[in-house]
Amino acid sequence: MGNADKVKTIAVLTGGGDAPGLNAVIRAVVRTALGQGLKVWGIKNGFGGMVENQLVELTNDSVAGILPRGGTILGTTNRDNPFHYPVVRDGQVIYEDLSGQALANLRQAGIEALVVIGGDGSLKIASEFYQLGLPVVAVPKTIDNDIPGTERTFGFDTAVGVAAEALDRLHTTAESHHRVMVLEVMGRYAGWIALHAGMAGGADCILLPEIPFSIDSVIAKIKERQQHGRQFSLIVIAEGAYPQGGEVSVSRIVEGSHEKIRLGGAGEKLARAIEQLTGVESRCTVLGHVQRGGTPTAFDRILSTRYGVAAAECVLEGAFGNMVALQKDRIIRRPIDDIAGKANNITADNELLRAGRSIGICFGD
Ligand SMILES: Nc1ncnc2c1ncn2[C@@H]1O[C@H](COP(=O)(O)OP(=O)(O)O)[C@@H](O)[C@H]1O
Ligand SMILES: O=P(O)(O)OC[C@H]1O[C@](O)(COP(=O)(O)O)[C@@H](O)[C@@H]1O
Ligand SMILES: [Mg+2]
Repeated sequence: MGNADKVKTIAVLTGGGDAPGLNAVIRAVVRTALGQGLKVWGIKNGFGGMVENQLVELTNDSVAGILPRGGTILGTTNRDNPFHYPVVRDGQVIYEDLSGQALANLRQAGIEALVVIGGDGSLKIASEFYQLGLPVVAVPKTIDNDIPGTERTFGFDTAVGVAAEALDRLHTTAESHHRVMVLEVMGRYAGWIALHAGMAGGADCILLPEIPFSIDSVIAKIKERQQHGRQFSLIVIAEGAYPQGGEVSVSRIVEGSHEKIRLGGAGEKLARAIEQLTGVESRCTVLGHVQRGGTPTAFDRILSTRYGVAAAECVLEGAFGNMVALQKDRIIRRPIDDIAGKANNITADNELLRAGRSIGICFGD
């Protein structure tokens, strides 16, 4: 496929963990497509809804008022994969390839192209469907900002704002009690939220998954501050950060999820170690899903809208197999497969990291 004239009906779905701005993307896709005379379906609950045929027609009314709303009106899941889908056979759960059924559902509704708003996992599935002949356009989604090929994902700015505000609040109570306050933020493999929030919130130490930390280095920073009359310290730690020679902290295993491990606990462990080794009272705050909920910032609403419009334009021009991306403040298109298996991590030459070092922030190394 790829003939723009033929596409009259499209569908859109959101997959993976939610991020503020998903609704703004949906709204922009729907408005642009309807404006060009297309019919738009929403697939509910990610790729699971494609298998289960959960379709809902999207009109201008369906997307009215959703620009500032967090979450996704379509629902999402970070489990379902049509190529490896759980079914019960003889009382046993087994996994089958139901991609054919998912494609048949779209065909039956007259859906000729699909816009997938999702993260690395959803984009992998999108790419597999594209290879099976389904015209697909992708919009990158991750709160962690670690999808390669794009400089920014929507929702990240919102998460950083929430974490920076938390640091401001922790600052006053840390100072009053002469404590060390540890803030644990999201970031499984990449510490973008920790780095940006830490810089914005004036953290003394920022610990990232990319730089295994030495507890001695963190303690040296706390002591250095004490010598300068600062009896409190603020530390931001990404959930995926771990000590040199140690391991990430696992909080739970989610069966049926491709990436079963959920992280959590790194901040609490660090706070305990600091208290033991310095005698300074320490507390840990875990921000968790607060970072992912609620209304997107103006920046994220705008970025989401640009992505949504660009994705619909890809459909209208028959430019399938692409992901829309931000580069040098322009929305570009790049083949979905270009990003497969690649990562977007903070490197040693990252400008913000270097700026942090220049102003004396400890990165645990
Ligand atoms: N590396 C992978 N290869 C194949 N499928 C994956 C991979 N990672 C995730 N998936 C599938 O994609 C779905 C969505 O992935 P997930 O990581 O939860 O969300 P996201 O789209 O935000 O990355 C998961 O339910 C899982 O079935
Ligand atoms: O919502 P869950 O299943 O607890 O997963 C939490 C994980 O999802 C994330 O919030 C989001 O990851 P993505 O946006 O990249 O999918 C991670 O930062 C976190 O580790
Ligand atoms: Mg993922």
